[in-house]
Amino acid sequence: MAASEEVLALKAEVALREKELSSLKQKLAAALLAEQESVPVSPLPPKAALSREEILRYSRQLVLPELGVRGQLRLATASVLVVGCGGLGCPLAQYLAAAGVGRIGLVDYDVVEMSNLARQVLHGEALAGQAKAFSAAASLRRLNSAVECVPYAQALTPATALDLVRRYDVVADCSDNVPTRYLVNDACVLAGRPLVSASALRFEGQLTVYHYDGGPCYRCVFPQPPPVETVTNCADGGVLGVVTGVLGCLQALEVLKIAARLGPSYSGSLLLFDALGGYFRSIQLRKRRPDCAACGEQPTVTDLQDYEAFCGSSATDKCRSLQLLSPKERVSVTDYQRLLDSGTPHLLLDVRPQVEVDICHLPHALHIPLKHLERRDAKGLKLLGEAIRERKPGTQEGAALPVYVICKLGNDSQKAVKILQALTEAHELDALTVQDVVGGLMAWAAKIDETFPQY
Ligand SMILES: Nc1ncnc2c1ncn2[C@@H]1O[C@H](COP(=O)(O)OP(=O)(O)OP(=O)(O)O)[C@@H](O)[C@H]1O
Repeated sequence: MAASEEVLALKAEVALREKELSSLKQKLAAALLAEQESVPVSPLPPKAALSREEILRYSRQLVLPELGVRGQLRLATASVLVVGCGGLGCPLAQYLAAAGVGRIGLVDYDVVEMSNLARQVLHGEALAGQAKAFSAAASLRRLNSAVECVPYAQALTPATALDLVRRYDVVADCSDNVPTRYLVNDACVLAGRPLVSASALRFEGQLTVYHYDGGPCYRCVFPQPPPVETVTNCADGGVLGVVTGVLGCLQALEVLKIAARLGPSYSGSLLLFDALGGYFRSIQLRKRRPDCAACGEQPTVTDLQDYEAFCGSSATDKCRSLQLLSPKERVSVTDYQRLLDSGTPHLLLDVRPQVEVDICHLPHALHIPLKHLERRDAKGLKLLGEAIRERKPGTQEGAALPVYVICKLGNDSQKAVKILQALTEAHELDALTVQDVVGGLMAWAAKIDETFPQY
């Protein structure tokens, strides 16, 4: 066969197999959905003895006097609701299943993405695009078929939270946003369930147990949500997978101790983990507030509320989109590409941190990180001034050079536009018109150049 014929034949074969794979994936999704219908609601029956298989399987933990057969039987009849099957939820659920917890509920509205795999260890490449709750349940069943895994491929919302939380003995918050944290807390207080909560970002993590045996709840410690702009998620700030792994395992430990009635270690105190420094420390949390809106003497939270409105942020949006500029101050990636193709003189300013520029960048962009602009860094401003003068069209005095600011997602670029506008008004920069590129480089990768890396 000539070379081009072989290529054509291979291409046809690939297309055929891709079609088959896509139909298989659809079948899998349907089968997984059907499974979700069979959600158990009845409490787990009491268990009087361990089987021969169970004795062998759990033998290494059974011989621990603190746990013993009695503790193992308690685990076998315990149920745990895991909110979020991501970086924390995966290792947590894995150890709960391995240890023989009777029933594990897995709530997550999201699907598996390639960028999850470096830390969300229950999901594999083959299940990219599938619901995380199903992927996690399938993985746990492979690990321990005796454990009942109940996937809920949906968001935990004020409409569903209380009913779901009431079906389980212990709740683990493995979510990644503030509205969900308040929602889970209030549902646990209303349902009378202990809540094991953790978070991880960059090289750091935190863990505590709320609402356990008269201890404080999340609202006792944080009566008011933090300002939206101070909250960073893993997509923006980054995280090392093993850090979520450590925190998820510690969460599992607290859950297991509660379920086996050994008592948790971190009710009323907060464990802090610094992975770069290589140390743990713990701090005392404030006691339960008598005036707490959720668990206080006269609670005002008697029903679940609109937590997104309360926190001013979304519980399910992956990318927080700020709206700091008017539509006139923004261009779409498509319009920017048109301008680029037309050869119009302009300056593209990339304001991402250096570490992200090292991952990928547009070669014609000038790079000055937002942080440098925020602190009016002299070197950065000089560089910018020179670049503007260099690119200015013609020699016309006072002519404004169009400057387009870009970042990863289109939030930092808006902040940078505000700073450049202020600098122009203060005559610290030559005349320029400045706009940001909506959606940033990730929109560029999605709509303009599919070879551009997404991260
Ligand atoms: N209200 C909610 N209901 C159900 N699942 C939730 C809710 N809020 C957050 N989650 C889930 O909690 C998990 C948090 O895990 P993590 O932050 O590691 O994952 P991620 O959001 O996929 O990460 P990345 O930010 O890197 O994309 C996510 O899978 C998210 O879908």
